[in-house]
Amino acid sequence: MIADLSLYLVTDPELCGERGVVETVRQAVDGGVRVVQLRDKKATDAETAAQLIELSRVIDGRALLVVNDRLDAALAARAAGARVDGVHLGQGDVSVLRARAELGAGALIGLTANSRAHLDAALALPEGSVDYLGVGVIRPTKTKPDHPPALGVDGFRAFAAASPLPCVAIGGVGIDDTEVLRDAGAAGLAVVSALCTAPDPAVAAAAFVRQWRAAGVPRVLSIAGSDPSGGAGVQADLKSIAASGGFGMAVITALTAQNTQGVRAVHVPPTGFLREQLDAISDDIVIDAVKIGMLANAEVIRTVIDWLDSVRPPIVVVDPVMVATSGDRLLDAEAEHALGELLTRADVITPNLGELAVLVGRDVHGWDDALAAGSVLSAAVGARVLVKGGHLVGADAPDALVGDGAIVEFEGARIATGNTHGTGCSLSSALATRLARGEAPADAVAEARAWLRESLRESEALAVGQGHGPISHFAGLWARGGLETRPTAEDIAAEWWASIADIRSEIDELPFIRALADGTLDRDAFVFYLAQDALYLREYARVLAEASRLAPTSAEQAFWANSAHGSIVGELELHASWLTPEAGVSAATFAAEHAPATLAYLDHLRATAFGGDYAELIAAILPCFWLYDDLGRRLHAGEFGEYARDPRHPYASWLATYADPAFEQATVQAIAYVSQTAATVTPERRTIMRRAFETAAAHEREFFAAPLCG
Ligand SMILES: Cc1ncc(COP(=O)(O)OP(=O)(O)O)c(N)n1
Ligand SMILES: Cc1ncsc1CCOP(=O)(O)O
Ligand SMILES: [Mg+2]
Repeated sequence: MIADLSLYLVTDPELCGERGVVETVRQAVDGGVRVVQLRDKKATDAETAAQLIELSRVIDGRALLVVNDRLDAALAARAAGARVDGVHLGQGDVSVLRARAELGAGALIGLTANSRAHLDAALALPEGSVDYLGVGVIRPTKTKPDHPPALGVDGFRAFAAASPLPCVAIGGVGIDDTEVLRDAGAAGLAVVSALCTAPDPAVAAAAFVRQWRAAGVPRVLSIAGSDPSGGAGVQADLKSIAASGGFGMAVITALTAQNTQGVRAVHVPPTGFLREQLDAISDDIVIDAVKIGMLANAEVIRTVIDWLDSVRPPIVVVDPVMVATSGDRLLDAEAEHALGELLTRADVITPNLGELAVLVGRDVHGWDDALAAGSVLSAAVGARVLVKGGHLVGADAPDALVGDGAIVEFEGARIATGNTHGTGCSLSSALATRLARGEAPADAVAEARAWLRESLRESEALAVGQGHGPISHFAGLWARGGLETRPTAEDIAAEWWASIADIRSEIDELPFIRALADGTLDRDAFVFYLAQDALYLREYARVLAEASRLAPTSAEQAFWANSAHGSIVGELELHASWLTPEAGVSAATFAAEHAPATLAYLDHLRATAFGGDYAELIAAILPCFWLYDDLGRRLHAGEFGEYARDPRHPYASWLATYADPAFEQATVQAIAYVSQTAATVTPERRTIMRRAFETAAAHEREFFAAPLCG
């Protein structure tokens, strides 16, 4: 089995303080820790074995339990009946091969590694010797005073990229590192102080888990029957999972021959093969959530229960398929009993009203009674119950999430459509996926419901079958242009640059640029240009400041604010360098009125700036970076004649400004922010951005043309 290493607690008796290691572990596991490593450098082997026995009892199979360094203590605890899943070894501890031989093939064995040599040595071991590497430290930490030099996130990223073994990041890891370390290839985060010193380890662990889930694409397994018509069963589940942002997998419990008009036949393959399917997934893939649908009979249910108990997926949503819309019972009495046992393994159960009635053993009359029945069921099985009002009669179709002593109701008018085939399967899969993405239960229900309602409303467009048709799982995506291939940021930058090729050529040919390059530019024209540039820069700074205000990330906010600062500094420098008796430029010249070209350009920038659309604004801002940088570098490279590189050139200092490497770097960054933003917006908004960019580029051309034409 592949282990879920996502949140890995390493214990420290001193940091756990008065609360103690056992209580800290209990709470952290309640919060979602998936691996616990008992690490106590001072304890004897006998003390360590005793602690392992106690921890094994407290953890009760909800997380894996490993011990740091002490193979013999692990063996002693196992001999006493404790569930100890493995060991974590350092480079100087007992050998991995001995640990594997003593603990067996199913044990979880980790090895500390922080250099290329460690990685190569681990890879030279026979395959299957090591399950994961503990890689760090990410940053200096007091918890391990003798730690090796810090790798930083980039060092970790490079290590993880070179390692075919899963890498757990350790050392100075806090909750704010979750996203960046997952992105850097971490299979999990190993933390000591962030959990051991937390006032409430359950809350702290849950926060880590939420962040971790939000940072990745959840791997969601549907265990259900097949509906060849594609509207229900695993087919619907896979579509719902994908539409909700997950990666779907499917293990088939039963094959049905059905269409939108009804079920014609059911074939249940041998349960041995069902288990083979389940093991094939869990041996290889970390499962973030399981959604369970049609289970056919008691033997199938027991097979699924056994597998769940061995794997313990972090999220289990059960749609207890047992009563058809027609009211017919789909499971026999033995299977209904086994299903009751399965429900105690669930986090959320999504019965329809008929199923709810069977599960509480009485009729359910109306919505209030359904809520009461949901509370009874929730308390009986220890799971939340999504009570669904779809089978109520009347204009309303409410739902409610019941559990944990609360009832959260979701209102909604019934959607007038006969295309209800597979709604239950679809909703429960979407819910499982959203929970696996780290959404809080009530939010996940609200989002899954909103998606389902849109998919129901748009179902008429599908025209699938003569009976109760399917919902339109991807209606929302299609409506938002999801069929378009999304271009990369690099594609966009290349395409936009090409789209202003004519403008760039026209700028190159302007008399102003040619005369500027060969030094023949009339001084009055140059001074006119500088005065307009100063007027321009003052306003451009304000526009950049607005981009900073609207920026979605602090990095972008800082970048545009810095650019605004640079623009003002540029304006002040123009005054300081040229408003001198030697330069012969008078204050009156610099106090000039805006020329029409300057005004038109600024109007365009101000209109985008104060329209409040960040994406459009930064697209309009970009040509001033990009065209100047390009022109400055080409002038400096001698593309317009060697004289432009000559220090005796009358405008040499101006020419140097735009060939400045810092300006080049800022331009690269500006292009990256704009094109990355353009890559994430809808095609319609990307077109608006591109128009703003092209318009600004045309204004640049007019701005350069003005000194000799206007
Ligand atoms: C996941 C993980 N990685 C590294 C360590 C470090 O173990 P420790 O015994 O403190 O040090 P070495 O023996 O590896 O030098 C760990 N405990 N867990
Ligand atoms: C055991 C260990 N191994 C490498 S760093 C470390 C301690 C990490 O502790 P913390 O999460 O408090 O920085
Ligand atoms: Mg060690």
